[in-house]
Amino acid sequence: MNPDMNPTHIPKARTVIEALPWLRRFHGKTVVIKFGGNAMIDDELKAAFAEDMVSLRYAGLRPVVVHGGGPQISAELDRHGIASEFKAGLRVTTPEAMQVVRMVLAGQVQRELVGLINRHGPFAVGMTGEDAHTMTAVRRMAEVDGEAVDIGLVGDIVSVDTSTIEALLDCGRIPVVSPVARGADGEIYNINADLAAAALAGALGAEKLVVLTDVEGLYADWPRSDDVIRRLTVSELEAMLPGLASGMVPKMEGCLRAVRGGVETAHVLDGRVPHSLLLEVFTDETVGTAVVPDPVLPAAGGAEEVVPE
Ligand SMILES: Nc1ncnc2c1ncn2[C@@H]1O[C@H](COP(=O)(O)OP(=O)(O)O)[C@@H](O)[C@H]1O
Ligand SMILES: CC(=O)N[C@@H](CCC(=O)OP(=O)(O)O)C(=O)O
Repeated sequence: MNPDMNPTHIPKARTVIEALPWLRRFHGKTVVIKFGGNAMIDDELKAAFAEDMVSLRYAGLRPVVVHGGGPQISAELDRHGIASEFKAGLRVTTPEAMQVVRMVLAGQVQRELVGLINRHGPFAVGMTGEDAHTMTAVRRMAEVDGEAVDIGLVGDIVSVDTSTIEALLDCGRIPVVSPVARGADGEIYNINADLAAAALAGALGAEKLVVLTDVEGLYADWPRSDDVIRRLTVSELEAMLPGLASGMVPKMEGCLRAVRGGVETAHVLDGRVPHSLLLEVFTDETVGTAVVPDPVLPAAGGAEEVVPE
């Protein structure tokens, strides 16, 4: 052995080798990462997030970022003397509030993330769902106590044209997408970022959807306990969804839609833990909550049958 060799480098080499099965598995695969406004706690965490995106890109994956910004929007609305109100986890959005939503998401949060990623090279390109008609929305209601309630200019994504994002990925860029979309009626809608990320992940045929938030994962009995549910099948999540509390509703609905839409797994991770995303992607460490498809068992006649776990 070279006597000048630094022995502390050996574990680093081992770390790279241990990641080999995951590097092989995910090479060339698209991963959609949703960075929640509540996970953007400080500059260090935002910088660590940018490093993770660039690391994924250098490792041969195709990361697509969808960002949130709920707390940042609420703070700006407050500065304008506009109160924030949420129904079933969705912001009640008046035309006046929509101006602020669009300005904060596309003009502040997205710009900051693009800037942080581009410290490492010419990777990030910011866009919103409006750009090149990438996402088309319809106005949606919120469901409160079984009743549909009007929440203003809030949309749900009904179609995604992936061509612009695919073109960016093909030339090695990292798209950073703000959750704002145009309706077929020409109106501009506020889209919950979890649901925008889920729609994009499904349309892109992504391998994974990863949602970074400010809790360890989905707690079984929130707020009474902090036992994290590690793994949920689609059927199990469907059964839980009506009983979930506000913040988690769009997040878990997004995970459900993504996996139903063909995404292999959807994860809710603690974005306050630096690099938790890399642990999830490149190790067998159990982090956060994973949503997986229902198991498929071969039926007697040879056809496949879906069985709840
Ligand atoms: N079952 C649950 N498990 C974990 N968190 C929950 C649960 N139910 C509600 N929450 C709340 O949801 C919040 C996360 O949602 P949200 O505030 O919208 O985050 P983000 O900005 O990342 O989208 C948590 O901080 C927690 O207060
Ligand atoms: C309709 C709706 O609720 N839109 C969200 C969009 C931002 C978002 O989803 O941000 P987080 O992921 O940080 O919560 C809002 O106005 O707050």
